[in-house]
Amino acid sequence: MTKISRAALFEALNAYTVPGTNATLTTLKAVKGIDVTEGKVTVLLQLMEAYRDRVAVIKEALEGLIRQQPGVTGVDIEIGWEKTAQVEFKNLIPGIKRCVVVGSGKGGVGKSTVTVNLAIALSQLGLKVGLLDSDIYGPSIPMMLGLKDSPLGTPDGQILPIEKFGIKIMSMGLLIEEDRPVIWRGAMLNKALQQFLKDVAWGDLDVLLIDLPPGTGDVQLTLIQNAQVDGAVIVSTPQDVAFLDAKKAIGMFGTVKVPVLGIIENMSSFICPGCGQETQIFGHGGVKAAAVRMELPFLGEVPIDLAIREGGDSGKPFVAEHPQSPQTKVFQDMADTLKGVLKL
Ligand SMILES: Nc1ncnc2c1ncn2[C@@H]1O[C@H](COP(=O)(O)OP(=O)(O)OP(=O)(O)O)[C@@H](O)[C@H]1O
Repeated sequence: MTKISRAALFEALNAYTVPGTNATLTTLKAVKGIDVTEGKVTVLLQLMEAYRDRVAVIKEALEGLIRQQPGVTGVDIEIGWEKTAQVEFKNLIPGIKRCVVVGSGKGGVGKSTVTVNLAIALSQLGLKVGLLDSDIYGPSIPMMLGLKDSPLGTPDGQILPIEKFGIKIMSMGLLIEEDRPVIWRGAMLNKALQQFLKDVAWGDLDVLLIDLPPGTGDVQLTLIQNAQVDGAVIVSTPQDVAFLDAKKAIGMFGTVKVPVLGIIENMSSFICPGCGQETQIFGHGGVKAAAVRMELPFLGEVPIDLAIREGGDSGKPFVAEHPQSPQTKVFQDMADTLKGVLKL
């Protein structure tokens, strides 16, 4: 008798994407157990109530996947239903018309660089823009915007965001000492973040961009659950590994029902400032192709540019310093698209 491989079954099931979402069974941690008794495979799944409407399709697809494994003679799929209401959503930052989170699956892809320049491009369209840096472990926004002073408080105990380059900015980096690593964990971290969201006096804003820490962990989920997020923008480099991580972020947003408003390819290609020749250092176009495959909107490609890096390092963001350059046009076009999508 052929021995059925449980590992192969796990792999096949986990890769399955729930119809109508970008979430695989891995992202949902849905496969709770697999039992193989002779040729009969029993799978125990835990799915959210919200997916009950497509149970027949899911069962049929999974049964098909299982039957592809050699030696399978029978299949039984048992599903436990999880109430989505377990996740409580609150809005701790009222008074803001639209809230957009900017995420990436992986660090160092230029998420903060893109967020800063996009925020300034949005303000150049006449919008009132706020930028919240929620990366408590490595806040880089204060450096990118040349912010040095601690923010001021209001008489009723709130913190005033700092205004520069036409936008309002707040970062954990402005509140914690530079050489003191943050060591909050679990419940303490959750509380600190919620307090942070509540404490900033943003005033009236058309749009708040939240620069999320890289990855798909607790901080990201806490933020999403405590602000009324209208959508997410995802930044990735063209490398395959970076995009695989971006897919995890897309899955996470799918699970918490935050629509992906657009994907941005950063460090897309390098245009030599001397000869004008274009070089594809990390490849090019892969993110757009993947976005098309996943039926997600693609926002644009930002080239690798020495001046963009220098702008970040010197606290003078590129879009503010070079309003007429072609690279700025890339950010302005993305801002224009976002403005339309957000109906602002
Ligand atoms: N398009 C670009 N051209 C040139 N340099 C870039 C570009 N985008 C980002 N960089 C540089 O890459 C480095 C990483 O960028 P950044 O800090 O924005 O990434 P990140 O994804 O926010 O990282 P982390 O998530 O770890 O905070 C910085 O030195 C930045 O100046």
